Amino acid sequence: MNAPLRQAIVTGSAQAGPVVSVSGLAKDFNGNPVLRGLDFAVAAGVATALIGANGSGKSTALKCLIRLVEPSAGRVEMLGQHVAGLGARDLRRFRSQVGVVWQKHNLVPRLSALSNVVHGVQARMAGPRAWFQSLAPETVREEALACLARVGLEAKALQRVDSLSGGQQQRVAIARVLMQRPAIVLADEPDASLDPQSGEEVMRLLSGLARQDGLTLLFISHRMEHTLEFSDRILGLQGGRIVMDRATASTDAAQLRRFFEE
Ligand SMILES: Nc1ncnc2c1ncn2[C@@H]1O[C@H](COP(=O)(O)OP(=O)(O)OP(=O)(O)O)[C@@H](O)[C@H]1O
Repeated sequence: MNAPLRQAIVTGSAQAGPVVSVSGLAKDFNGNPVLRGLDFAVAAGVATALIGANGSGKSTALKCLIRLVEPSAGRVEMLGQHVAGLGARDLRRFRSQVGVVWQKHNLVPRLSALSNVVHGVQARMAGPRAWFQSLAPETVREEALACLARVGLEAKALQRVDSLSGGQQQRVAIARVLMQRPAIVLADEPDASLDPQSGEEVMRLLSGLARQDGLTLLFISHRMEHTLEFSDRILGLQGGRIVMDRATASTDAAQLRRFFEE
């Protein structure tokens, strides 16, 4: 994407409407408020970092977007849908457009990398043909192999996932997300359980692929250098409220430090 267009999107002056629009989002657990009314919108193609101290509500906010956690109040519109109003089947269809990369990857350890990536097709295809690469149609296997190639793991396609390194496993998880052909990718500290070098490689890969494909990326980060390097925009959460919302280009390390020091 060219720089002026990216900047226009970041500042909200581009034509495209938001892919995520959140207003008054609140969540309490057993009467304890965790999110106290979040308002933000994310435009298509923008990489947004969600930052904040431990317990500030980052994961809860991410999960509320796709109703893995049910919000207590507020409105979430995503990909043109009012998420709270979706019935079970529409919610499944909606979630299939949202790729999620977790801190722990949720792969099936005893299956091959390729079978795990084939699973990403489940939104389009049900049953055993979406479960085992050997039963999947050739076109699906080819697409899964291409996704593995994009994360640099084509040569490991038939290797069991539990024989791969942590960084390689996270790359398989990213390939599975690509297989979903998502419109938006949410990532909850995808680098957190990796050593610094593998963590950086994973973040670089994820952000590069999102850019190449024009995907909207919303990621939680605990590393200031990743926040500055891989985001276009930064949302800072404190005590369940957004207290900072800035384009990354106009943010300096001093402004960010308090979110990482607490
Ligand atoms: N299912 C739950 N039931 C009760 N309390 C919860 C639940 N999930 C989260 N919380 C609480 O909500 C608060 C925010 O948690 P959350 O995981 O969203 O924070 P976070 O900013 O992602 O933290 P971290 O950086 O440590 O991952 C915490 O106090 C946590 O204990």
